[in-house]
Amino acid sequence: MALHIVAGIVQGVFMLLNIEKVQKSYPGGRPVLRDVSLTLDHGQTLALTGESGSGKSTLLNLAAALDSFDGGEITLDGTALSTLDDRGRAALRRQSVSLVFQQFNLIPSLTVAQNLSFHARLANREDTEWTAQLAERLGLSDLLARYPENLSGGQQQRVAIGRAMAPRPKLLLADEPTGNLDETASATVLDLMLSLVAEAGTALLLVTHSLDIAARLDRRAHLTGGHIA
Ligand SMILES: Nc1ncnc2c1ncn2[C@@H]1O[C@H](COP(=O)(O)OP(=O)(O)OP(=O)(O)O)[C@@H](O)[C@H]1O
Repeated sequence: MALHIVAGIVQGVFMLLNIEKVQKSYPGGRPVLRDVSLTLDHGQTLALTGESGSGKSTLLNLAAALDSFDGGEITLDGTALSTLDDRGRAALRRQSVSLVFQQFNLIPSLTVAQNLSFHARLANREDTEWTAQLAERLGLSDLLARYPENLSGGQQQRVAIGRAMAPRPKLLLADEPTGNLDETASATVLDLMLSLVAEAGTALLLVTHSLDIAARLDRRAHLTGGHIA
């Protein structure tokens, strides 16, 4: 018992993300997550696979402190999410987490340059040198004055990755980030994302249907029947 508690504390404190026996149902629905446990260490990359509807996006949203869960606990960067109210969750997100989605979700009224620095500014963590490096690395230097509607899908996703990495988050959560891209753009985006998280020491939890993509990450977890297989 004592050993179990010590192990739990050690995991809770030192693991960046500790998901323990989490349960989640939506109103009127069957349980989506029945008993999900998963840990992610600082700087580690983990691919989350599973059938359509198995709850991958649900789990990602919980890890991002975007939604509440019914049982179990999620500890992110040393903070138990069940103890936070909406404001606390928003503050923790700003401080530690960035998200990248399949639908790039850029702000249409802002230029590429403004989109790139938007989250870092909100988090009060703007580092103009790092943002310029990101633009360069992501091949966006010549596109900074453009608006998202004038970019290809691959370019938009590169902006979204730059925006996500600009605050140097501890955790990057990516939900099918290459799902809307052709093979070439997809390979470029994945390569860039993996090299940037490695450089920044950011941990990555990436939802994907692709076993090839999953094979590129440090670890793999498969969600099925409300559990991690
Ligand atoms: N906001 C919601 N309200 C009610 N049910 C929801 C909601 N979001 C998701 N669900 C349901 O929860 C289940 C899991 O959905 P989720 O999007 O997490 O799965 P997924 O594994 O990410 O699927 P996909 O691979 O198709 O994106 C599905 O049955 C879905 O219909």
